[in-house]
Amino acid sequence: MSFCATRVAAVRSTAIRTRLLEKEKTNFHILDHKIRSLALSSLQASSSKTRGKMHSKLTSEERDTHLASLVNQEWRIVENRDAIYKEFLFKDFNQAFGFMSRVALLSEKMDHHPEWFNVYNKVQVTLSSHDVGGLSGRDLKLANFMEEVARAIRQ
Ligand SMILES: C[C@H](O)[C@H](O)[C@H]1CNC2=NC(N)=NC(=O)C2=N1
Repeated sequence: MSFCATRVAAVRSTAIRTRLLEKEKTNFHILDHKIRSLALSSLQASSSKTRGKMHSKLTSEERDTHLASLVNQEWRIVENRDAIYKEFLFKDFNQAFGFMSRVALLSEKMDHHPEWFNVYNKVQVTLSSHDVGGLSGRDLKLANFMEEVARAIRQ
């Protein structure tokens, strides 16, 4: 390749890279905005009316109605402990860590934290409310938020 042709190719590939980077940035902002609104509506749902419920153990009726939909989304009831578990798989570490960062922000605002373990693209999560020694509404809320964040990140 002549010097001129090499130079043209280099300029073109830089332009393509810049355009891809811009697109990535736009996608990131759209996703971030979507997830921030999700977190906000999740927090707004815990008004003082629901707070009492959020801090007590789930009743058997609440288990029947709310846990079933999570079990359909591959959450498992942990044996010998009142907790739920799921393994999230992502494309790569970037997606897995993005998921964890977004969930961490809501967890901190809720003062409710997951037990989790991450290696590369895998995030294993256990949810339980330590203060009540079992599942509460906060675990359902966090699990449903995780589902929404994972869906938004994967799309
Ligand atoms: C002091 C602090 O408010 C408590 O320890 C919070 C922190 N995060 C928590 N996370 C979970 N999963 N259960 C709790 O009971 C809990 N309690």
